[in-house]
Amino acid sequence: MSVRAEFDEWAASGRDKGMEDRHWHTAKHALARMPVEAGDTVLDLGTGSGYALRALRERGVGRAYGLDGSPEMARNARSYTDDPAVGYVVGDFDDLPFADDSVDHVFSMEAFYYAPDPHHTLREVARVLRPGGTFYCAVNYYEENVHSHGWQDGIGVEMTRWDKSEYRAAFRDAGLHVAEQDTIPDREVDIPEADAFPHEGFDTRADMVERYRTLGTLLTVGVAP
Ligand SMILES: C[S@@+](CC[C@H](N)C(=O)[O-])C[C@H]1O[C@@H](n2cnc3c(N)ncnc32)[C@H](O)[C@@H]1O
Repeated sequence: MSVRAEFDEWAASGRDKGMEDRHWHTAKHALARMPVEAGDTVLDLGTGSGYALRALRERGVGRAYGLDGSPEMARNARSYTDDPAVGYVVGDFDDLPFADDSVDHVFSMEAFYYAPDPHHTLREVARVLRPGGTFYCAVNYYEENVHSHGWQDGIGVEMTRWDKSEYRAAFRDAGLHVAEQDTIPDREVDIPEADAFPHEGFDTRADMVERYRTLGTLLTVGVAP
């Protein structure tokens, strides 16, 4: 299934807002670490509802672009803001529609692993970033998160599951320095008492605690030389 077919359906059924609510628990911590300055140009890869850019605008960034392969996601994102400095564009991770050295910082939450060729996408990110620019890449689907391994079965788009060291190596292969790698726990998701399980696909409370409170979101930060 194409990205467009899969995620247009998610957008039409309101899952863009559901993702925003859930992803915000850890995305906000990744966003808070980004060294954005007033007037910077930022890009959000796989923007979904576009919440990351609305948050970064509150910190004074100049231009904010959200790229998404799903026209319906981009249409929804546009409808959530009337800020003229924020633009949502339809495009693919394979071919970023930005000039070389034109973007100060790139963010991506729960989207990078859908790239058809993630190594090529990293080279694209390195190409569009200005020297000293950063890529904050956050994912919940990664090898060490054993609770994510079944996710591919429920989705029609091919997903890449790297471990932490594969992320670091791929960033370096693309010419980015790895400034930081960390996991961000989700301390906000509601985890019910043990007798409520199975719950949300978890057999036991311990599994859900491990998934959210211990493993959380993997953040890899690259810096363009
Ligand atoms: C799981 S959603 C995450 C959305 C948002 N970043 C969030 O945190 O809620 C992944 C998004 O990436 C987009 N996407 C997936 N593959 C893509 C590709 N190859 N090119 C552009 N966008 C893509 C999807 O359309 C979808 O909106």
